[in-house]
Amino acid sequence: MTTSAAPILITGAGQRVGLHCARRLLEDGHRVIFSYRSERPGVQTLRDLGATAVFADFSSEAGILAFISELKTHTDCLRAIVHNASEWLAETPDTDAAAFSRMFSVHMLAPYLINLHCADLLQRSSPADIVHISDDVTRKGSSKHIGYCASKAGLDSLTLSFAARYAPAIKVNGIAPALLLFNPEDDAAYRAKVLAKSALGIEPGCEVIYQSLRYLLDNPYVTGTTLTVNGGRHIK
Ligand SMILES: NC(=O)C1=CN([C@@H]2O[C@H](COP(=O)(O)OP(=O)(O)OC[C@H]3O[C@@H](n4cnc5c(N)ncnc54)[C@H](OP(=O)(O)O)[C@@H]3O)[C@@H](O)[C@H]2O)C=CC1
Ligand SMILES: Nc1nc2c(c(=O)[nH]1)N=C([C@H](O)[C@@H](O)CO)CN2
Repeated sequence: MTTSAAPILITGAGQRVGLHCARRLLEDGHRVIFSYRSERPGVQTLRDLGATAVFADFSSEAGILAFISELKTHTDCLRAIVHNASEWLAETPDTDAAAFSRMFSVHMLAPYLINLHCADLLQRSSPADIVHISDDVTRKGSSKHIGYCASKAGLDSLTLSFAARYAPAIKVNGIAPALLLFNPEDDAAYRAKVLAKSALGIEPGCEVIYQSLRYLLDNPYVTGTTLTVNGGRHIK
């Protein structure tokens, strides 16, 4: 198995979808650089598989710019950037601006600044891709995750704008999942309620995102597109 030269950057890969996609990219022969915020077992797993771990806290501009500087000490080129890092915060009775600011920062400011400051690394690779992991919920809004949904909708807008700005050298696309993976604290009633929202009614797991990412990386004629991966939630 040959390892392709320019690495792929994936953010928030210490667990769940990001960890799965990072492992699959390594299996497919890519070099991987990934960001993590907390030291989790998955971070060490990826290090042991040869990936490069770079700490990142995307909750502030300073943290984002510090990550970019550290990233550039590890590579001067990138095959792709996958913006996966995310916080899913619901409104609570004492919700203030802090939660909204954190989700704006991780879902919009980090992709915005990383895309602007790392375009030169992508331009040294051909093909080159940016992939934003969004959420199907932006289709209609969310009464319980208002700030989350708004920040993901802003990410969808970044997909369109950066696709226009960077064509033809860099393709820019999104993936908009609905339920992929429950969280451990999700009880049976919640799980049943969420599964009933889609036509296919399954918890698909992480591989459906890697399949979508693979399609975008391999297809030379797709840009400015967001792939819906939602089990048919929109036709239910
Ligand atoms: N899981 C699902 O069912 C769905 C997921 N999605 C989207 O798919 C993607 C992957 O989902 P999932 O794997 O569940 O994501 P997670 O909730 O597991 O978050 C991924 C990682 O993001 C990191 N992260 C969060 N905030 C910050 C920050 N401020 N700075 C740096 N890193 C941060 C976390 O790091 P740390 O571990 O260190 O805290 C975490 O490991 C996300 O973009 C999500 O919004 C969309 C729809 C459904
Ligand atoms: N960063 C995250 N975003 C989202 C998560 C998650 O666990 N982390 N989970 C969901 C839900 O699965 C939702 O799609 C179910 O209705 C959404 N976003």
